Amino acid sequence: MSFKKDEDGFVTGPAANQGSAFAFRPANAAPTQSSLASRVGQFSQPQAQGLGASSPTATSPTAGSGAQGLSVFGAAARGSGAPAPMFGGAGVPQQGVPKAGGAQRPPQQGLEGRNQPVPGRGDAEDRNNLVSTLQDYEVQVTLADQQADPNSPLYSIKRFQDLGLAPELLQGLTMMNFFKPSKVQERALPLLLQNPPRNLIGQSQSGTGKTAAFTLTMLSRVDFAVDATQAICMAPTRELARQILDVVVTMGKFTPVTTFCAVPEMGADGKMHAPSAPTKAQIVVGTPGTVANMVKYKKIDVSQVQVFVLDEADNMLDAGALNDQCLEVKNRLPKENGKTKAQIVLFSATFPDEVRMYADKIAPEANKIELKKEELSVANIAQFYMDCKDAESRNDILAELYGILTVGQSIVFCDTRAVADSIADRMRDDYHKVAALHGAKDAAARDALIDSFRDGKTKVLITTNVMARGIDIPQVNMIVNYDMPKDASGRPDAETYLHRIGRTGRFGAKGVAINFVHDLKSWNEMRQIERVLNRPIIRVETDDIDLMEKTFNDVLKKKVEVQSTGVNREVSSHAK
Ligand SMILES: Nc1ncnc2c1ncn2[C@@H]1O[C@H](COP(=O)(O)OP(=O)(O)OP(=O)(O)O)[C@@H](O)[C@H]1O
Repeated sequence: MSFKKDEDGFVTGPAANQGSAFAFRPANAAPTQSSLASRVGQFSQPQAQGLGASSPTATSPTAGSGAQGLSVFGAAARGSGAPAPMFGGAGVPQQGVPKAGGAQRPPQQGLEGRNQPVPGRGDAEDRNNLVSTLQDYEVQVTLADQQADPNSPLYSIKRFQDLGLAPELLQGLTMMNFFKPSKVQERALPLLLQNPPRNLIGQSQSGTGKTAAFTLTMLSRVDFAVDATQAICMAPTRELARQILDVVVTMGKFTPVTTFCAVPEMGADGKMHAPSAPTKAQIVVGTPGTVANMVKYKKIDVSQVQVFVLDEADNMLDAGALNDQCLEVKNRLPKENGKTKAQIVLFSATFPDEVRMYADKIAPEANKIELKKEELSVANIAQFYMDCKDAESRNDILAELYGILTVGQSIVFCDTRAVADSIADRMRDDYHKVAALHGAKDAAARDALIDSFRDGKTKVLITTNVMARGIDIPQVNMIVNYDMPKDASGRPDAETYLHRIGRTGRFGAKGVAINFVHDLKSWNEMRQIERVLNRPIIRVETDDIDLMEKTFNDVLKKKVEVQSTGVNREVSSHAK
């Protein structure tokens, strides 16, 4: 098996795409001109600050309740006649749509702009109308329950107002319907905002809100009066970088922050290049190859950078090219007494031991938030496997599953681009509507594919590991591992497995992961991952479609709890 890297160094071949997704309701407030950086000094003594907007505990349906996890519960409960899901920055002005504050998008300069949303999304209609009040209410109650459970990664005893955030940012959070912090937000934010700033290495399960933690940090540290780059955030793929930029823009809506997305753009020669125009945007989010290029050629001046964030840090520090590019940027940041002056922030859901030690070197003397091995799995993702007769019969089972996969939305992961294409072709032969997204497609096609998926127009996405990390599409309620994930040496890869299945079950929503086992090798791969994560992967019969549907729906509707610890005692027919 040959594992490649895309132009930004993402492992296992397929390259990058773009995207953005988070759910919230619009607000019509104009940006303020205040400098949050001037208040950073206060943050070392977190205390309640008046919000001046609606109360974060105002969870009544009409107050605009939590949209997170919405479609997962909603879709399963509503069936195929469900209203279109709400996501993807509803309320954020999209490309070509005028925005309160009248910001203009500069032509052909990457994705730069003052409070600009990520361009390339053509979904300006207000999807909020499509979501009924009742569904919102149901979801909010569910989330509130989880946030009150001390064993949940969403649990917090604090409010955002207690975490030392500026009023403008609290306003942004309220607009996004973030009513309470999650555990990682509660723990990380006071550490991240303390003065003098300290490095942080933060770990928390997938879908628990790490993005908000580092985004609020960047927004808090920027001095809006200074027209220079002050925060750089890097992520392994183009689509993740764009998603993060979307979060920055949305959370910073009530600030005058300027942002830039440093991802490759199409040149006149028809090839992808780093943006050629320089930027002074206060917050730059991008992929390592492009950011490194722009820094090297002085398109980004790093002399005033205060915060340097690596999202999916274990991946960024593990893979060769990505690591080199991250180091290239980091090594150019200003130093004091031989140490990087900027606050270094590393976040991921996984930190394998070997990367952890290296991370300590990249972010010296860091505060740390770590998970124990047994805490790695997200409890609300139910894991199943299906014994497929042979490799070929996986296609038949996938075709049979189609009806179930399209109740909400699904992502099917496989090893290679060629396999992704062939699965998609087979599904289309059966008149199923699916899209294959991988790095062999050109950028415009990839952008269109991910947008269509985010908008719910495509229900099933066949992809490779390019979509495994960070992508946040709350309405995805099923993940299929057509191939079990493997590392660069071809061994079962529990970390990638966690990231893949973490594309569902976002922020407390229920999700289902289905693993295809078709021979002794794939069975052993799955077993090994099951043992490492110590959560049972339960067998589902493949010859009774109604039973399959019932099993998955019962999980999604929370009628059954399948989670516990340990390893499933059944043995696949392939192992007998
Ligand atoms: N405090 C909050 N209240 C409500 N929703 C939240 C809160 N924090 C984050 N969310 C939502 O939870 C979802 C997951 O957040 P995010 O993408 O930051 O997770 P993550 O921890 O970075 O996951 P991953 O490890 O997969 O990258 C997003 O849709 C986000 O909008």
